[in-house]
Amino acid sequence: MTAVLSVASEAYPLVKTGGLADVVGALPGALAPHGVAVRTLLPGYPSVLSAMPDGETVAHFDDLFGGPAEIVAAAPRGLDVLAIDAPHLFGRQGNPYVGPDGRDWDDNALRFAALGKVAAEVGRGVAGLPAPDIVHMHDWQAGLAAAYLAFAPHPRPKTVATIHNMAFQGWFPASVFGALGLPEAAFGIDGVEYFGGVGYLKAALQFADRITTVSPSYAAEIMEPDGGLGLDGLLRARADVVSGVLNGVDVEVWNPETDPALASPYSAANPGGRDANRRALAQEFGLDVGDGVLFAVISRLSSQKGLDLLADAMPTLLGVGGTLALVGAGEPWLEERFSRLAAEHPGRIGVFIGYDERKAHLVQAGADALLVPSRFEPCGLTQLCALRYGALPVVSRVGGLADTVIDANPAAIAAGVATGVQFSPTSQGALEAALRRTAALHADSDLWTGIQRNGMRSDVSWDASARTYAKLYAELART
Ligand SMILES: Nc1ncnc2c1ncn2[C@@H]1O[C@H](COP(=O)(O)OP(=O)(O)O[C@H]2O[C@H](CO)[C@@H](O)[C@H](O)[C@H]2O)[C@@H](O)[C@H]1O
Repeated sequence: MTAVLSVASEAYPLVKTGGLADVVGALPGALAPHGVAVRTLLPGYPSVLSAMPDGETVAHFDDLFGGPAEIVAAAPRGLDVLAIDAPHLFGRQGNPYVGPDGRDWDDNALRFAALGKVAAEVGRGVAGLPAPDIVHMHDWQAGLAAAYLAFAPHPRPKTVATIHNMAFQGWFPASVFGALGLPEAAFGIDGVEYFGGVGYLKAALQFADRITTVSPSYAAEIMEPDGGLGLDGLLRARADVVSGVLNGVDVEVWNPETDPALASPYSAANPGGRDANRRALAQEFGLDVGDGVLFAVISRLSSQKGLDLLADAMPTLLGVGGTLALVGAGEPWLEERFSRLAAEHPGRIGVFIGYDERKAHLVQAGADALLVPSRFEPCGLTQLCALRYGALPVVSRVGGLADTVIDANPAAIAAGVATGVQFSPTSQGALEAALRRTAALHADSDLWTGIQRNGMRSDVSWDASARTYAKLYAELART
């Protein structure tokens, strides 16, 4: 059995702002059959602690960056969780990163230094807990653990850093360095220093024994300046320890045969059951759907996701007889843009601004096609859910989207392996061409159902990737 301490700022279903939480929440269950026992260390946000009423205090810190803290252990919702109960750092309602004014909390440097520091302490077994073989850090919020461990006395566990999104790097001004409790020698180009300040993701990539990201294509993209956003040089220098491991989805949560959010269950063998979901979706979003393509979006509304291009391409989507159902929340200018479009095109565009799991499931079950026009996409989870639910993914050919969808080009159609539509580059023109191509495919119902069936039969589970992580951990633990 390999023991892993997984360190992250989010884990579904306890706290979630994006796909990071889905992955951190699903990996422990996926890894258990492969001989890996995962404990997950999380900040004790109110939503985390309230899910652990029977939590046991297993360690205490007199002063964790400005106040006392405890580590609380419990097994909420099937996860083996250690939560850092530090009210001065994490006892705030709402979003984990930003205050009610929408701005980052002033003390984020200290809040996530605390997560890294406690991870390092637990990792070395000094907090009175059994030391794991591996500390697995997810994204910048956990990154400083690698620096604390690098400067700690031996023995120390091996470390893995996973990049879920290179656009969030956890950069803070140099003035925070003094408060971190790292030795002076750590503030250098071979340490945590990054563009004159402190880089938490940089620290992870500098010191981790292995670096992974969530698709092979994204692993290649982040070694180039456009994708690496300042960290590409470091990644190229460490290319021998970098790899891409695709995400999966929890196929119990995403199962159209048992999903309670659906109007009608269905399966790959009986996709006709989707019709009732299409009608329910149309009704819920106020859409007059005819024979045209019912397109959908389920997404954080951010420029990463390329949805401004979709807003610009709406005349084409409507022109090919399409309708659109969108579930999303995020940047106000995009929320306003889509709300306005819906108001201008009643019956053709239906928009729900907010976060709603039930709607996300119903949309996947009822839509004909799911649009993911991302500018970059480390892996992407919604296109995996779409494949499983029989909504054809229409995606830009970047990152994990390139790795998980097989474009319905003539060769793939002839070979009977197409699962969706890809386009490149991520531009309005290429997206519009993809919308036209999708409508043409849809008009040929035998062809369409064949592509749909291929997608529904493709393996989007964690199985293969869990094996890959288990192998990576076992190799590291042996060295
Ligand atoms: N309004 C809404 N209502 C309900 N559900 C909503 C929603 N908006 C989004 N979701 C859900 O949130 C998740 C989003 O995950 P993604 O992987 O697609 O993107 P994200 O960019 O957050 O994740 C980052 O991390 C993940 C994990 O590694 C990478 O796959 C990805 O490429 C990277 O950008 C999905 O489960 C989706 O269904």
